[in-house]
Amino acid sequence: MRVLEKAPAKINLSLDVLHKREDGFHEVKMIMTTIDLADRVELIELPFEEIRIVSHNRFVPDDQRNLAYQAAKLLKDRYHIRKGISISITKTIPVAAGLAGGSSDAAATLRGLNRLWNLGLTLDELAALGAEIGSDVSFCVYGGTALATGRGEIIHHIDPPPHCWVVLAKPSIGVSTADVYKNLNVHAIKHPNVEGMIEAIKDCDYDRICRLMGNVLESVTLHMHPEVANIKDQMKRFGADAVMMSGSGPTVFGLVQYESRLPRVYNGLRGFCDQVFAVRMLGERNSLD
Ligand SMILES: C[C@](O)(CO)[C@H](O)COP(=O)(O)OP(=O)(O)OC[C@H]1O[C@@H](n2ccc(N)nc2=O)[C@H](O)[C@@H]1O
Ligand SMILES: Nc1ncnc2c1ncn2[C@@H]1O[C@H](COP(=O)(O)OP(=O)(O)OP(=O)(O)O)[C@@H](O)[C@H]1O
Repeated sequence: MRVLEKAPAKINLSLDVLHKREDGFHEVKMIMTTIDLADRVELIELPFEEIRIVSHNRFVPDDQRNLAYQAAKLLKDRYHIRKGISISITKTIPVAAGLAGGSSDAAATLRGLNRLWNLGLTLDELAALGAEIGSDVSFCVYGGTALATGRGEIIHHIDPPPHCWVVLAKPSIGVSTADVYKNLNVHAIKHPNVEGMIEAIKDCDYDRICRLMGNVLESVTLHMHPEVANIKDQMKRFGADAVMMSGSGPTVFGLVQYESRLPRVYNGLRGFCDQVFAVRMLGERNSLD
């Protein structure tokens, strides 16, 4: 038996940090949405008890460090599954990019194994398991658009934003999420208007969404990697309506409302970055079938 799952990337339209918690994590308030840039996760039963990761990307670990491996291990242990599984990951999402690639692979593995092993778990149950793997995994289990609170694992679904294009540019550096949070000065944060963003999305007000975008981690990563600021400037210059870094970076995304404006932004960025994508937002949430 084999099962295929799509594992889409996320962007953060708004990312606020409220304070640092006793457990070392940061209390966040952020709007996340999935985009049509996805890895492919293929799950194939093995005749012996082993979790095997197959990936041809040299930046992706093929052992217990892989978040998809951790997802399979968690389900196997929790539900006493005595079966082996091969997890084949075809990466399209850049690695260590602020796009939750690894988290989405883990979420896809949870959804796929739920089907393959007939576990009968709901998306809510899978999202709760996902939170044990990483803060972004719960959102990735559902996909769609959501307000995420807590350390990112408490998900409140909201309406999808109006259709638009997203241009992504990833400079050839990887960023450690832990380092970015560590270097954030929580006492000097200029908080974005997350509630306003929820209202703007609800009203399908594209211009207001563009105006209200904000990410408090941006200044930290920009300070560590000034080339990210340069990519932001170029993306604005080539005509994106609004430009921001996603998550802890270093990927920069720009929103473009009209398809006719897309080639200029996309082609302009290709001169600066190896990895440039033009995709649509994915409004729909995942279902279990
Ligand atoms: C930047 C975002 O991607 C925005 O969506 C997330 O907040 C990060 O989510 P993630 O990569 O799944 O993060 P995790 O794997 O849970 O944590 C990685 C590290 O980031 C830091 N971390 C993460 C989430 C959070 N709310 N506070 C934190 O301080 C912690 O040092 C943690 O050890
Ligand atoms: N399935 C996976 N795909 C990519 N990287 C993975 C995977 N599993 C574990 N990793 C490890 O996780 C690190 C971060 O990769 P990932 O692509 O998930 O980062 P990210 O997009 O910045 O995540 P986030 O936005 O959730 O902070 C990589 O350097 C890699 O070593």
